Amino acid sequence: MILIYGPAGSGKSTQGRMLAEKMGRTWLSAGQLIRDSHRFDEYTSKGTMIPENILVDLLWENMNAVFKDGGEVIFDGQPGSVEQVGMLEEKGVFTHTEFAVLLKVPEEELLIRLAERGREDDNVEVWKQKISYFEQKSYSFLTEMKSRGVQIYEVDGVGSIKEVNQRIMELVQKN
Ligand SMILES: Nc1ncnc2c1ncn2[C@@H]1O[C@H](COP(=O)(O)OP(=O)(O)O)[C@@H](O)[C@H]1O
Repeated sequence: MILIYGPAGSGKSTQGRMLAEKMGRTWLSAGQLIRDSHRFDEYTSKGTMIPENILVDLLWENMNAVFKDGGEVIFDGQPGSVEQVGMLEEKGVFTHTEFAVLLKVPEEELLIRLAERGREDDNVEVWKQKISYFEQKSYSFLTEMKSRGVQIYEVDGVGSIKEVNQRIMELVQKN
């Protein structure tokens, strides 16, 4: 499994979907799973964080269903707490992980992209909260992952969708 992380608007879903298609894998997006399950609507509408143990269960359920079928996964999501890394490891997520990608995009560019996307649950206050949460949490989350043996590559997320995809494909070929 390849994990793709980045703040809201960094292109995780765009890149995840494209990579899955190119590699013949199943694309799983934490954001999409959360929205589809409706279990977390109360949290997402306010932009507050959802209970991570329930989230990790939901993620693992969906990943494991693919693995049991002999499939492979491209996953995209946002970093959570340091404790979430322990929860993911306990489920066995990292034994299935090849490497992780962190998409780097400056805040000004994120806000432009999100304004253009205009998804139903998008609003400026929620985005700003998400971006600031990301800045606070991503470093410790990813450092904790690294300490548990997950290789993390920073990828420049600015440029055309195709250019960013090529940067990720180079990592796939190297690994
Ligand atoms: N490289 C890119 N350049 C410009 N816009 C992009 C790029 N990648 C994605 N987008 C657009 O930015 C918005 C957010 O992308 P999305 O994949 O939904 O991000 P995330 O899943 O990280 O929230 C979408 O409207 C998408 O079409």
